[in-house]
Amino acid sequence: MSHDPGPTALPVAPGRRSATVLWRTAAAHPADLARALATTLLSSAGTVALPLLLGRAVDVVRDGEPLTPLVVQLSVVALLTAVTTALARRDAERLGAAVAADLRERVVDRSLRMSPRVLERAGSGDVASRVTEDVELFTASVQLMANVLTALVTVVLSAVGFLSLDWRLALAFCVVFPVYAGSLRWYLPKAGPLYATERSVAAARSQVVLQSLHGASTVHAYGMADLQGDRVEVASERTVGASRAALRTFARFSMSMNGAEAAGLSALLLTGFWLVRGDVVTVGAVTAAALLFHRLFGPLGTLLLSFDEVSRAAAALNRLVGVVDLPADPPADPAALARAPRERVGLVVRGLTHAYDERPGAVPVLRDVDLDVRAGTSLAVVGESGAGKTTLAALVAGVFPASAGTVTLTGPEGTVDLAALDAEAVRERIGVIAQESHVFTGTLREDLTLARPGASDEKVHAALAVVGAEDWVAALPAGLETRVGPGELPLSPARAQQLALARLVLRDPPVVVLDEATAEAGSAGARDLEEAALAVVRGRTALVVAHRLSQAAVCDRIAVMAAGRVEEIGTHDELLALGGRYARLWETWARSGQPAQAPATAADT
Ligand SMILES: Nc1ncnc2c1ncn2[C@@H]1O[C@H](COP(=O)(O)OP(=O)(O)OP(=O)(O)O)[C@@H](O)[C@H]1O
Repeated sequence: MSHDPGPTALPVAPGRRSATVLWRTAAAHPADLARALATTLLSSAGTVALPLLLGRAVDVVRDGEPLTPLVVQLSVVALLTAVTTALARRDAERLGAAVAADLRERVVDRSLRMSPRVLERAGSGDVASRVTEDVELFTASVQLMANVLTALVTVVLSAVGFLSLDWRLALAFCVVFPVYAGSLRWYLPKAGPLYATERSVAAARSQVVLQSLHGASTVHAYGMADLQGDRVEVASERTVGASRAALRTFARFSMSMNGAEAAGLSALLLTGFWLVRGDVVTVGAVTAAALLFHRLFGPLGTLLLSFDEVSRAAAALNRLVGVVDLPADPPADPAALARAPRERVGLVVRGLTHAYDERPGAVPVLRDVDLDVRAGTSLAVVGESGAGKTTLAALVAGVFPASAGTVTLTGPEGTVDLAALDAEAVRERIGVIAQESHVFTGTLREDLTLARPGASDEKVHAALAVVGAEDWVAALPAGLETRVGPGELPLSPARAQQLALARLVLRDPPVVVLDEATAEAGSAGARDLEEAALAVVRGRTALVVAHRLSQAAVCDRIAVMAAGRVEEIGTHDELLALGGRYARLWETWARSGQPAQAPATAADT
């Protein structure tokens, strides 16, 4: 999209596109759709047929013809109409629920697959509100839409009914529309703000009441009961005032609708009177027209009163279709996939530059970074906060593409630019631990085997052993079957990270990118996590963002970053000998009494 990427840069589909998607989604349930359309049509046809038959009855009585056949007809049509109306409601709701469920699934699915770049630009708030509020709003309006559909079909069939009687009667009926349109134009601009005010003053009143209840002891202690009572009273009066204003406006709108109905019925009866006098139509036809019109009050009212809600549901639908229509990430280029190494993968980074802000002139947070990480070796990245370490890690892991530069995977099978691979191919080769490790609600086994569905117990226990989590997992009430995550057994951030590391062991990628795997733990926990991370890194190609220098010191090489550039690179000993930024960092670290690990272990890794 060419416009300025704001915080809500996720697209909103135009109405026509949403209508197409809605229709196609409904058409994907052909049986439900056919049943809903058939029963709606039959029920509306019955609704229109009954007044026409009653009109005929008037003529039959006037002409002194036998009434019995017509009574039988009327009874059958009335019965069928009652049955089909009930069926139509049920079928339309069923279809609506199926369509809403389909859309909900597609929106959630698309959101979960959304590329981090799109998510980054849109802001997670916009995505979350679409997946929750918009989906709920649309789903909640299913019943309303079913009613609107029935009302629409009834209005159209009634128009046909009028025409079948006499075109002049149909014309008289049309008098109602300009009056309706005028009322709507008056009401709609007022309704929105009035209801918004009503909701906001009601929220303010709840706030005051809740405050008074929560702070009851303070209210008593300071004798504030009267004062607080006055506040509640004022807030309540405002709510009553706002509700009255909204109700008054609605009452006027209802009156104007009644006025429209009165005008329409009068026009119809006058025209009918004139036509009967001229012997153009029968009394029965005019009776039928009047009854038909009377039956239309309900459907027309539904259409008018739901205008507001339908437009809100349509706005929600446009936002949902905007998400559904997001272009999918292109699949991996097959030639690139064939060359992509699977084992003993090395990393070559050239000219890597990145700016989160894509507008011209924006200062990049990463500039011209060149790195080589040979297969099976580890590179630590250190530097002050904001130096660009996390950005570098994300780009190397293929979380999102860089503004410029390349990340190449090298190996015996060949070399491949990371950008030519799709998300799945990247995931197979590069495992990532980001700053926050999420524990999903479910059993510990489910949480671990997300990385490798169907992994055997031996494999799971072996992975836990590698990251040193076996003991505490064994001590849990139900071992691997213990339910963990939000709402279940809470796990400390350090344990959550150990689980993330165990997942990585289970997945077993040749390259790992660890970003602050130890940052969340206290110093004792940090050492345990450092050991766990070290165990995961061993034998793999690794990029480790290290906040604790002890973690950097045990890596094969260290890159020191400042202001988006790599300032120094070398082994721990080389960098100390250099006496530059790393040497100063190390000195401060050692002086602060941190239990720095013997750099000699670097060689062992
Ligand atoms: N999503 C983002 N959108 C815009 N700017 C960002 C984003 N993420 C990071 N930045 C900015 O990019 C710069 C580098 O951030 P980055 O997180 O890569 O540094 P870091 O060295 O990992 O810092 P820390 O150690 O604090 O995590 C910072 O100025 C940061 O404010």
